[in-house]
Amino acid sequence: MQLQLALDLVNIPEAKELVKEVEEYVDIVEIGTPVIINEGLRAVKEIKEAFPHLTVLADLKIMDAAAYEVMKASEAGADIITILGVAEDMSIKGAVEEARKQGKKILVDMIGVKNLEERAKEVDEFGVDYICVHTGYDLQAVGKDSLEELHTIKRVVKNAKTAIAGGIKLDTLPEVIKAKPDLIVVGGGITGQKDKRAAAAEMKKMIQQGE
Ligand SMILES: O=C([C@H](O)CO)[C@H](O)[C@H](O)COP(=O)(O)O
Repeated sequence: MQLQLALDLVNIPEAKELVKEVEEYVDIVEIGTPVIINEGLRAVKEIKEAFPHLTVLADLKIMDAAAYEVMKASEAGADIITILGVAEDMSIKGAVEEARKQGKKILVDMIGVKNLEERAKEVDEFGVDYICVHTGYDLQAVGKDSLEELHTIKRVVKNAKTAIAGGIKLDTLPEVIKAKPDLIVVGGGITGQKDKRAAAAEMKKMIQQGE
C-alpha cells in the first residue's frame, strides 16, 4: 500500500515547503487540480525538478483531448496522469497509448461514475494502471465517503491497481487500510493538520502495520 499526498489548496512555494516537510513518509506527490488550474503545468515541472526522486502525479482529471494532455503533462515531468472514468472509451484508450509511449502511468478517477462495477470492469480492460474511487469535496461536504466503492472495485478489478481518495483522515484510515487498496490518497488529512509531518508519519506507520 502506498501513500499519496494530495496538494490542492496551495501555491508552488507552499507546495515545495509542504513536500519538504513530509517527503520521507509519502510515496507519491499529487499536484491537485486546483493547483494546476491556478499555476498550470509549471507546478508539476517545479515540484519534479525540486524532488526528482519522488513520483509526481498530475491530477488533470482529463475529459477530452487525452493523448495531447497526457503528452503535455509528461513533458512537464509527471509520472502519473489522471483521466476521468466518465470520459469516452476512446479518450481513455488514447491516454493509455500516449502514456505507454512516454513511459508514464494512467490513473482513472471514478468520480461521478454511475455504474461503478460495470465501468470499472471496462476501464480495467483498457490497460490503465490505477482505478481510483473518489468522493470529491462537494460530496464530502454532505458526509459521503468511498469505502463501499473501494470494496466494489477490489472485487471486480483484475489488472489495475486500486486506489481511494476523498476526505481520508487519521480516524477513518484504519477502515481504509483494512480494505487493502494499493494506493491511499490523502490531502486535507495531512495538509490541514497543524503538525503535517507528524500526521504523515502516523499515517505511514499505520499503513505499514496494515500490510
Ligand atoms: O482530487 C481531489 C479533489 O477533487 C480536489 O482536486 C483531492 O486531491 C482528493 O479529494 C484528496 O484530497 P482530500 O479529499 O482533501 O483528502
